[in-house]
Amino acid sequence: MAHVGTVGTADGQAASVASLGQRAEAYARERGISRTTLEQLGVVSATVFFPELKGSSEAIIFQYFVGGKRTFWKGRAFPDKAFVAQKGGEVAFYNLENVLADIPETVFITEGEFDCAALVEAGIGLNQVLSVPTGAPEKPIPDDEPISGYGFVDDALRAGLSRVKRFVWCGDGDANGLALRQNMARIFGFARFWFVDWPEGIKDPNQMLMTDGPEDLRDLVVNGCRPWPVQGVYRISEIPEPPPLTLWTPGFVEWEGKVKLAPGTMSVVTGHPGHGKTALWAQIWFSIVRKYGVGACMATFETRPVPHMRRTLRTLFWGKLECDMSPEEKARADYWIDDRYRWIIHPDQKPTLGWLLDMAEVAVIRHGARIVQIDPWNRLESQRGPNETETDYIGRCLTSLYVFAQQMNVHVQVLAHPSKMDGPRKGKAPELDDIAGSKHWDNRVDQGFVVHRPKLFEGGQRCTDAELLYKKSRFEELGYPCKLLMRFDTARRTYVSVDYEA
Ligand SMILES: Nc1ncnc2c1ncn2[C@@H]1O[C@H](COP(=O)(O)OP(=O)(O)OP(=O)(O)O)[C@@H](O)[C@H]1O
Repeated sequence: MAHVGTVGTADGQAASVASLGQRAEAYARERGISRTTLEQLGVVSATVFFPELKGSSEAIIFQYFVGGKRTFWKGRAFPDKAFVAQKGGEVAFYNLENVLADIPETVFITEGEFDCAALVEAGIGLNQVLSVPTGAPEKPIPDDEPISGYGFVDDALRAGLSRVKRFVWCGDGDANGLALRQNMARIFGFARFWFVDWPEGIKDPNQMLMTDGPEDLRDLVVNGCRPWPVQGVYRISEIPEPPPLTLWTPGFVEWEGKVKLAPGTMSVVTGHPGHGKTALWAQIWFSIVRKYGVGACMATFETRPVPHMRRTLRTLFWGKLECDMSPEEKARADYWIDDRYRWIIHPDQKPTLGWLLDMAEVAVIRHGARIVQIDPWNRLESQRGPNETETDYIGRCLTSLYVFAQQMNVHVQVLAHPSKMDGPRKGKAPELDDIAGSKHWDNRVDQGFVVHRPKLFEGGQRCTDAELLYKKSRFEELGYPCKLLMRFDTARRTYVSVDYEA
């Protein structure tokens, strides 16, 4: 590599270039940088004309090489501070040739040649340091504008720098330096971009070398550098601890801990028509509303709130049939129901999911609802896009419902019909993936239930045996899949557990 020659000054005058003179060496030493480091980097000294100083001065000359030939140089006057650069030279990263010759895993990039030298002085490999050749901008390029003005970076990436796995930005800590860092992070790509935050009062590697010494500088850039933050990818330690799930027990002591429900989650219930989905879940939610003092928001499109749901709730409230209640008892039950329940009714009976979620939000925020039930799913008007399959549409709806459940911290429950089951499966309990329209019913929900009556009649008599099949539980806090045997007590119009009588 040719380290000696002549340099032309910015105004075109030639200056003689020696190897590193003693005064230049002494000046660099004051900055903590040894002759060895400077020689490794091909730094020389010369007397150069500095327009800024209106005269010649001794200078440290940083030479830029390509293929062993100097293509550009920059001079730093000393003892007075001034800079000059070769006119018309090829602008590239400083020390690029040494880096490209080796393509190390990690490259440290500084905002000045002296900072590059400081890193080499601190023990970073000569093949691992680069400096940008140009000054820093005042502001970063806005995120929505394309990056321009950094052709030298693109050239270097194309020449092989793109094979480096990690770039550690060691630029200045001032406002311009941070703007340059922002631009560089975008050019190099966030995934490979790391950075160093300088300690209080330090702005660049050379200053840190002088104040803290080479070991501390090396330790900071090698061990203290941090990955450029990328929103969306976290370490487990960076994720805030969520509060534990609030758990509700569904009101059947015989179920012990097998089934729990929670706000912030979503469930689906299916079962053949008339098998008791609405009735059983009305009882379960009633029990939770009463025990935990929470509100419920019901969109029961096929079961009229008045008189049917009111009758069910009055019955559950008093544990006896409506016909046996006094007007005062009915009024007391209604007062309680009015306090805890809100009913979603569309003026034209054409509810869409978007409309329903708007109403549910009001019920949650104004009235303290923690349970939102949609019964049944197929009564919502479809808002399927022209090129959207039914499966995709349902997947999209379930995502909105899930986000709603989480953001509002409510339990969202959807009651959905299975598609028709003919042949040998006729009359058998459906599975979650039998729910009409989409496989997402099974995989997008936290809990999946089937309400099933094995026989509706026997010997001309109504059979009241029913099963709650707990098919899916995403979290163990919510219990585990199991079969719960029930009987509908027609005298009291309530379900009782028959796993064992408590
Ligand atoms: N195990 C049972 N034994 C006898 N009758 C029952 C049983 N479960 C529910 N019923 C009664 O059957 C009727 C229908 O029940 P429900 O509306 O809850 O069924 P569903 O599964 O929600 O039906 P759909 O899908 O048609 O809405 C109600 O009158 C209810 O009281």
